[in-house]
Amino acid sequence: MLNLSQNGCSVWVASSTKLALTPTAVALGKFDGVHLGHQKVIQPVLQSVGNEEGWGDGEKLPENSPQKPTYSTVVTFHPHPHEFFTGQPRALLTPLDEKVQQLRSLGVEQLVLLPFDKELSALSPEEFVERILVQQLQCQRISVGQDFCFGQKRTGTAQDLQILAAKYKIPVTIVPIQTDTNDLPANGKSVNNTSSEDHRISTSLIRQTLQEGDIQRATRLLGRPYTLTGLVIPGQHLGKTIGFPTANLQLPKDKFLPRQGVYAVRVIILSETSDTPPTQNLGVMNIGNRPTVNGTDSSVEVHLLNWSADLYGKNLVVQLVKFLRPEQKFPSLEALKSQIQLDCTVAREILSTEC
Ligand SMILES: Cc1cc2nc3c(=O)[nH]c(=O)nc-3n(C[C@H](O)[C@H](O)[C@H](O)COP(=O)(O)O)c2cc1C
Ligand SMILES: Nc1ncnc2c1ncn2[C@@H]1O[C@H](COP(=O)(O)OP(=O)(O)O)[C@@H](O)[C@H]1O
Repeated sequence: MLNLSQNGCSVWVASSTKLALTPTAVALGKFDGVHLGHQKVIQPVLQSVGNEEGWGDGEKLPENSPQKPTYSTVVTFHPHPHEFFTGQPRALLTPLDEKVQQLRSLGVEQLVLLPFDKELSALSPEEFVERILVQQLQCQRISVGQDFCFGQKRTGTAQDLQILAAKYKIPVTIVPIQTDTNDLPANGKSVNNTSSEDHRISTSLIRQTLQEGDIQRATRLLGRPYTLTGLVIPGQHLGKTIGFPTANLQLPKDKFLPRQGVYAVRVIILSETSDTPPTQNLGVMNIGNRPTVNGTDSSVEVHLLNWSADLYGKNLVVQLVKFLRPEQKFPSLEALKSQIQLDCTVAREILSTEC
């Protein structure tokens, strides 16, 4: 169990239901990405915090209500069920630390990690509700997305959850599927013969969008920029020799990487102490194998446009703004240098207009 705290706010992270703070108002799901759809699912459990903000749709709890204040809680599976079934680790849009940061910024008080194992995957929908939600988490309210499935072989639906929870007088909010409305014409039906189902905001759509380098769309679906957060580690020290020093980022092993190539980015240099604010900068980033210098492994490196000091050992948050071009093998370092110069000019222009 860990308690991640910054600026006085914290998220209680419980690695099992036994360590959870109770009673709870629970949003259930995998929530990889904490995208706009996820945020809608989490919203109803935030409203129940302390009972002051209203209960559900603006409704207030009666003053003499016997219900105690609940902890706004996200309950998720960790590791990801995909890993349990395939034995393969899955790259995530929001690895655990990043997920905690995102939940914290939404106002979630607690994250409960359910270890997805044989025992949990064998629970029937009835057992899941009774043991996990009622007995262990003392759940007072539940919110799920319309396509939520649970219990053995994912046999329980959101409607089943509503029926099962009603036996314990627990209200369940079923949040409708959110779509990327920017994509849809006024009738909301189809674009190029695609149905609104294809525009459903989902983790897999965001992964696909990032793989295609469509960063503006990913930003829209997430409700914020896609970010890469990591520690600056030494590289081969070639950057300085060509006039473009690059901070090499060490990312969490399970972080999902977007399309290889060059990006215009915004960079936040995190401060080591809480009393100094983080520094903002603009930059160009390359994700790739650096074929021009016969690089072998994949690296993520960022050149800051207005910076000349040391960055080793610092933590950077890189916000992706726009994909500029694929990585190329240049005939010489001179040619690479000219191209990076051009990348910086293009990025400056983009970053001065994009908010
Ligand atoms: C904006 C930008 C664009 C880049 N584009 C390419 C590229 O197209 N091809 C390539 O081989 N390397 C590219 N690189 C990577 C450089 O080869 C790398 O920064 C250089 O080798 C220095 O790396 P080092 O300081 O980690 O040793 C790019 C780097 C940056 C910052
Ligand atoms: N504008 C800048 N952008 C990125 N890093 C910079 C910048 N100015 C100075 N640095 C420093 O230079 C280092 C990168 O220099 P470089 O020669 O590319 O070495 P390395 O191969 O270790 O990344 C960064 O880690 C940082 O400490």
